[in-house]
Amino acid sequence: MSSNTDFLLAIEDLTVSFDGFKAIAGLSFYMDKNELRVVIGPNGAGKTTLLDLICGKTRATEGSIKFKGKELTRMSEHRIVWEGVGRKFQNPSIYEGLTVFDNLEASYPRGRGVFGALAFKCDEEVVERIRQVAREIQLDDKLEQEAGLLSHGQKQWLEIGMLLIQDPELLLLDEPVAGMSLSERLETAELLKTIAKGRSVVVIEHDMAFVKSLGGKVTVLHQGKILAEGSMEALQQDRRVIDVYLGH
Ligand SMILES: Nc1ncnc2c1ncn2[C@@H]1O[C@H](COP(=O)(O)OP(=O)(O)OP(=O)(O)O)[C@@H](O)[C@H]1O
Repeated sequence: MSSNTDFLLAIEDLTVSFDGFKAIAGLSFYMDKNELRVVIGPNGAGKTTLLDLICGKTRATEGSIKFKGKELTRMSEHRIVWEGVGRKFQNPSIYEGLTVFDNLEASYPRGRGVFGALAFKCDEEVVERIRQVAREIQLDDKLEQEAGLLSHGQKQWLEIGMLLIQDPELLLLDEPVAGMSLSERLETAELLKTIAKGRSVVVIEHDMAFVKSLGGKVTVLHQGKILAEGSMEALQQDRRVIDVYLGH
């Protein structure tokens, strides 16, 4: 058997109980480097809880989460970010009153210590990095615009950009296209495919057309466990997946 350090992320026998109710129930889940993975499943299946466990927002009752071979279950949320895990929640949390540039600048990783933070200057290197990320999220012509004036989709991209600027190796995205127009969804699918060329991405999603357009491996969660895994095309033929989710 290969060691689980071969995976970027190796989750084994993970369980979390809320007053005796197991939202995640003995789940094992593995991801490779530069993999784009979508997690689907019915309401209450445990998808958001899984992301909460990976980023340290919720603590596991049992089991292990190894990221690049390091155990995350006892690490602080801050440390997990520092190790290279970025998390985007459902609602964008950008600074509406600041410009796009200032939002990205505020997320640029500063010196690790107090002195690093004090000595921080918005120099050429930072500006170049901000421009690079802005191009990736297609907001390079909006750098001086107030973030509050962006469309809903653009706000979601800005928040993704605020994570990208920290250069995470694993990006966790909870329903990134909720509330987006069709054209914004198509653009987001392209954006996520590009992002996943240099890092791994986990996307929770309910929009099956969007999931299909991403094209990666899909994991189906049900009652805190993995029900099935594979391509969306294969899962659409899977009786168990149709019964608990796709057929509804
Ligand atoms: N902090 C908590 N305390 C108690 N129960 C919780 C807590 N967090 C989640 N749960 C329960 O765990 C179950 C899984 O919730 P979770 O939000 O992870 O599901 P989900 O698959 O993301 O669903 P949805 O698609 O509706 O977002 C639900 O029954 C939920 O009520």
